[in-house]
Amino acid sequence: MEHSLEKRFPLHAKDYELYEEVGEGVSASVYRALCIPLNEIVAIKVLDLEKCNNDLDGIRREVQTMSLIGHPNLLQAHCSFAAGHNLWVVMPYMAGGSCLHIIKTSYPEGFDEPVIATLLHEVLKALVYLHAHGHIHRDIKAGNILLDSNGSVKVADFGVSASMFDTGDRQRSRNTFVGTPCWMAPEVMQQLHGYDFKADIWSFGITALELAHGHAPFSKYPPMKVLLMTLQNAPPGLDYERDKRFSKSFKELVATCLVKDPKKRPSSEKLLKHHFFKHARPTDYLARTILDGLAPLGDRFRMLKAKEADLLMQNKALYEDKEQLSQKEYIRGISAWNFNLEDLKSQAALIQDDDIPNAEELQMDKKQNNRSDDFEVPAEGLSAVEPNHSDAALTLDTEDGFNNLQDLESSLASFPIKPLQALKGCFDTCEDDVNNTSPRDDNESSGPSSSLPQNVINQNKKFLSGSLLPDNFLSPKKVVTDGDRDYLQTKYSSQRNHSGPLLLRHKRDTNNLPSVDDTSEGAIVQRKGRFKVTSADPMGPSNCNFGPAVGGPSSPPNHKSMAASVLPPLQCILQNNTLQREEIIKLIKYAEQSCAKNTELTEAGAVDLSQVPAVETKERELNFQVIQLQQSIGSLVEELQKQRMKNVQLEKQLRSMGNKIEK
Ligand SMILES: Nc1ncnc2c1ncn2[C@@H]1O[C@H](COP(=O)(O)OP(=O)(O)OP(=O)(O)O)[C@@H](O)[C@H]1O
Repeated sequence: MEHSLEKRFPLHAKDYELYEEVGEGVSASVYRALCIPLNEIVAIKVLDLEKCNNDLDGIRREVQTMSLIGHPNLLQAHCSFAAGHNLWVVMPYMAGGSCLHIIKTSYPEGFDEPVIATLLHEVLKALVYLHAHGHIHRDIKAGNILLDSNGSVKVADFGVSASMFDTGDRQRSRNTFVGTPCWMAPEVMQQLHGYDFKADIWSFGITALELAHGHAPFSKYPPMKVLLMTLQNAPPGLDYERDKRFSKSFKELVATCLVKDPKKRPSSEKLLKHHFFKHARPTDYLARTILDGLAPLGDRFRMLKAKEADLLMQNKALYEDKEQLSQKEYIRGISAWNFNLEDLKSQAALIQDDDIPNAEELQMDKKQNNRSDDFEVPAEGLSAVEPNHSDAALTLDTEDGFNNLQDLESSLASFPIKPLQALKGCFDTCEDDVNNTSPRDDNESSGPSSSLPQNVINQNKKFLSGSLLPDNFLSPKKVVTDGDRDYLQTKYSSQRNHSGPLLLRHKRDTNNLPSVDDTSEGAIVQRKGRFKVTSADPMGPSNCNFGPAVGGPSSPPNHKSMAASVLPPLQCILQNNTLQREEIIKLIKYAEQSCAKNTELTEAGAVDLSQVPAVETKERELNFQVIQLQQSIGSLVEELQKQRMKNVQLEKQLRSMGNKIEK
C-alpha cells in the first residue's frame, strides 16, 4: 500500500531506523523512526500479528481506512508492510503526541476553552469528512487526537472504525460493539437497534468533557459500572461548580451531543455550524499555548510509563489475589473482563465505599431527572414484573437524584445480555460467557428479567429501604490519586458504618417534622439530602406503621412527637435492611449453586455421551441464568450501597432530632 505521489516510502524494515517508543495502545506500540532513504522522521506503529490473530479483520480495516482517507485532519498512513510476525504501519510523526498525553503531563484539570474549541473544531472537520464518506470512527477520544509540533490536529486510530458500506448494501446501522466504555454511546452499549454515525457524536461530546475536565466522565469507575451509569444516569454535562468558567455555547454544544436518543443528536455537519466554533482559532494557537515548553514526546511517554508502573507497584501490594482486575487496564480504560461473580465482587469493591456523591454526581443526578426523557428504555427492556411501590413510605426521590427500585428492575431488564455479548472484543470477554448468552438472543422478546427467579423479584420489590451488607461483601477503599484520575483500591481495615439499633423510641406525628420541605407536596413529610419520607403510604411490610396524623402543617412544632412518629418507620427500614441483606446472600448462594450444578452437569456429560445434547442445553440455560443473576447482584449491590447511605443519613437525622428533644 503506497499513497504519497511525491514520495515513495520503502516497504522494508531495513529502510527504517526505529528510535524511542512514543506511544502504546492495546494492540500496538508506536515508535519515532527515521525513513533512511527519504531522511524523514516518521512514526511506525508496530502490531504483533501473532497477538492479534483474532482481529486480523480489524487490522485490515484500520490499514485500509488509513490508506483510503485523505483529509488534513485525519492521520493517513504512508505505507504498511509485514516485518516478521509484525505489521508495520508507517505514518507521519505527530511530535506533540496525543491530547491525552498532554493532559496527563501538563493539564490534569483540562484545557481552556479557546484550546478546546480549536481542538474540537479540527476533530469535527475530520468527522464530517469520515461520515460523508460512509465511515464511523467509533473511537473518538483525547487519546486519538494527535498534534504536530506546529499545532496541526489529526484524528488517529482507525482500529475500530467501520465503514457503513462494509456489507455492500449501504448498511447504515452497525451491530457490533467496539470502542472504549467511557466514550461509548448508550445505543452502542445497548445493541438493540444497532447504531450509526451518531455514535461518534456522543463520543465527541464525551471527548469535549474530557478536554474540559482532564478526564472523561466516569473514568474512575470499572467498565461495568461505566456501562450501567451511561445507560441509567442522565447524560453528563458541564454543570459542575468548576464549569462556571465555560461559556454557555460550550455547555450547549456538549448538551447537544450528549443526548441519549441518537436521533436527537445533530449530524457532524450540522454541529460544525454551532456558534461555539466561533471561538476556534487557527491551529498555530495550539503550538503557542499547550505545546509550548513541552518535553519531547518520547521523554513524556517515558515519564508517564514510569508513573503508571509506580502506581501498579503500589497497587500490587494491595492486590494479593492474582485474579484481581489489573489497575493498568483501568488506567487504559479497558479491562480484561471475566464476567463472573468474583469479578462482580471485585468490581463492586472498587466502587467507593461511602458512595457519597460528589458535586459532580449530584449535579448529574439532578440532571438525570430533567433529561431522563431523552432516552427511553425500550419496551422489550422492561421488567416482566410490574413495579409496585405503593407499599413504600420511603420513596427514593428521583427528583433529588436517587434511582428507585423501579430503576433497578428496569436496569436489570434493560441491561440483559447484549452488553455482555458486546463486551466480547472490547474487554476480551471470555468466549464462553458470550456464547452462553445465546438463549437470550433466540428470544429477545421474552422479558429480560424473566430468568431472574420470580420469588427473587417479588421479594426485592418489598424492600425499598437501606441495606446492611455483610462485612466481607464490600471492602472499604482507599483512593489513590494518579494525576487526573482517582483509582479506588481495597484496603484491609474495617471502618464500616452499619446502621445500628435506634436509641430513641418515641411516637411522633409525621406532619410535624421540623424540616417539612414543601406543603404543596402533601405526601412528603421529610426531606433530607437526596431523599424524602412520605406519609402517604405505610412503610414497607405491614408491621411497620406510621402513627396517625395529628395536627397538621399549621400545628406548632412538637419535637418529641415528631421524633416518635419518625422512629417506627426508621426501625422498619432497619429491619428491612436486614431482610435485604439476607436476600442478597440468598441471591449469591443461588448463583453459586447454579454454577456448581452447571459444573456437575458438564462432568456428567463427559461420562454419558448419550446425554450430551440435553446436558449442553441445560448447561447453556444454567450459564445464562447465572450470568443474569450476576448482573442482578451487581445492580442490587449498587442499589444497596445507595440505600445504606440513606440509612446513615436517616440515623444522623434521628440523632440530631434526639438531641433537640433532649435540649
Ligand atoms: N503518528 C503518531 N505520532 C506520534 N504518536 C503517535 C502516533 N500514532 C500514535 N501515537 C501515540 O501512540 C498511542 C497509541 O497509538 P494507537 O492509538 O494507534 O494504538 P492502539 O493500539 O490502536 O491504541 P488504542 O486502541 O488504545 O487507542 C497514541 O495514543 C499516541 O499517543
